[in-house]
Amino acid sequence: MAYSEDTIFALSSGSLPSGVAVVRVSGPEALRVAAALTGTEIKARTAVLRTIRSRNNEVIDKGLVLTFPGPHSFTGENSVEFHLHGGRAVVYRLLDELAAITGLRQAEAGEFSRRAFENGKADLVEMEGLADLIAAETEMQRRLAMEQSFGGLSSIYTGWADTLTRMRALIEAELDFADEDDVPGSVSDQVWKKVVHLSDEMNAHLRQAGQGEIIRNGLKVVISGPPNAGKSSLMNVLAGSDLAIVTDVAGTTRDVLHVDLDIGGYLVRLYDTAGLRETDERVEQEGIKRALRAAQSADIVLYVEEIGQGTVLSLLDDTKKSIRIGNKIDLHQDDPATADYDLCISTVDGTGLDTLKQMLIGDLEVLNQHSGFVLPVRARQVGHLRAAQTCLVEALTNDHLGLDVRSEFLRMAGHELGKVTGRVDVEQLLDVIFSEFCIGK
Ligand SMILES: Nc1nc2c(ncn2[C@@H]2O[C@H](COP(=O)(O)OP(=O)(O)OP(=O)(O)O)[C@@H](O)[C@H]2O)c(=O)[nH]1
Ligand SMILES: [K+]
Ligand SMILES: [Mg+2]
Repeated sequence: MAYSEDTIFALSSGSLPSGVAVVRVSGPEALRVAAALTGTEIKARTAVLRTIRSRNNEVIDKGLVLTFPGPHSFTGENSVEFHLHGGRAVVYRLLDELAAITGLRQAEAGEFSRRAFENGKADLVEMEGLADLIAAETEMQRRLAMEQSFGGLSSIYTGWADTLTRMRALIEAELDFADEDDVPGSVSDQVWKKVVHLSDEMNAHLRQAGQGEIIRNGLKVVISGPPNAGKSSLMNVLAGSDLAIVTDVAGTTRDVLHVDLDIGGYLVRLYDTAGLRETDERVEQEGIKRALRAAQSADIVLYVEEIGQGTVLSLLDDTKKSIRIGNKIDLHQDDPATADYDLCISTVDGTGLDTLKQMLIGDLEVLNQHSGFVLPVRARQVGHLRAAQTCLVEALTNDHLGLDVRSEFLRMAGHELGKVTGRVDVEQLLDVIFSEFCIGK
């Protein structure tokens, strides 16, 4: 492909300065570049310490050089890594040198990964997982990304696509040899039983899409409730930092405040909002409008009141998943109103805060035990999976139609699954299977 005629290079490690910086080169010229800059041939896949020189023999740096002849490299092409001292001037000196060599150019964003995909080193799901792995900030994001990037998720989708192909092969056989005695009539019964099973499995998988999204993008938690309930105090104590202004003046918070937390390895995106009440004060009115909007877009609302001091719960959209919290338990130990709440806490002495954290991530933890982290994550993946599932339902429910039509729905489902991984080579597989099927016939 014309695309890979260029040899590309880029700084692949993080921002400078750093202890070590890795400059990666990939493409047809890569091995020649390594030899030219080090003045030696370099043994494949072996770290060797070399003086790296410009073409007019100035020393650029001394560092490790590794070569990976294709296809045994990340991109599948000939590749080289230069491990330099991570100073800005050092790295830019090498990058300038590389840019000056004919046939070499700076890589575009994602170009190494794109080449890896095009050379069959990884499929789209694995590539998306790799991007997520690099972006992962919490333990659960990391685990989710690993299932994608190391092929766990892909193997499910390719397994499903293979099953569909096999089912179609059986249907084809039944159609072709319907008049003969040696293909049992029950073949298509077996096929539809399998397809029902597959459809159920896909449904169960799709039901977890929301959870995958929450782990990846964070659980949006909005603190709401009347003024002076201690909402900002709760935000501060959960964040372990004095982010929000806390005073005993009702109506202290106006703007929506936000902090990202790592709770039990999950990303929780926490928002503090203005206290809800009737008011003529224009700035406060605007704050309350924003507070209600934030609550509407939450995954979970932490509805906070001071125990027994009146409620504004009716102002909130009650279809929302919420945890009703009674705050200032330190002042209201024996108040019978404590029974009105899902949980009583004190932001002053810390009562109930661990329980609250457990409640927040409780649903996600349950999920995690059932299915590990093999979850659909991105809207792109979910879209194709839903389309595939719809095709299966069409094939199953239209049993008044001919086998050929129903088989076509199975083909379309397989095609959608192929789009998830970017490997739409189902047809080829069908050829193979079907030719095997006919041997000895
Ligand atoms: N005793 C006690 N006081 C608390 C507790 N939590 C908050 N407070 C106090 O309650 C008052 C109001 O706290 P804030 O955190 O500002 O309340 P808020 O809900 O954010 O108030 P607005 O932003 O005005 O809506 C402050 O004086 C806090 O010190 C608690 O658990 N116990
Ligand atoms: K306040
Ligand atoms: Mg506040």
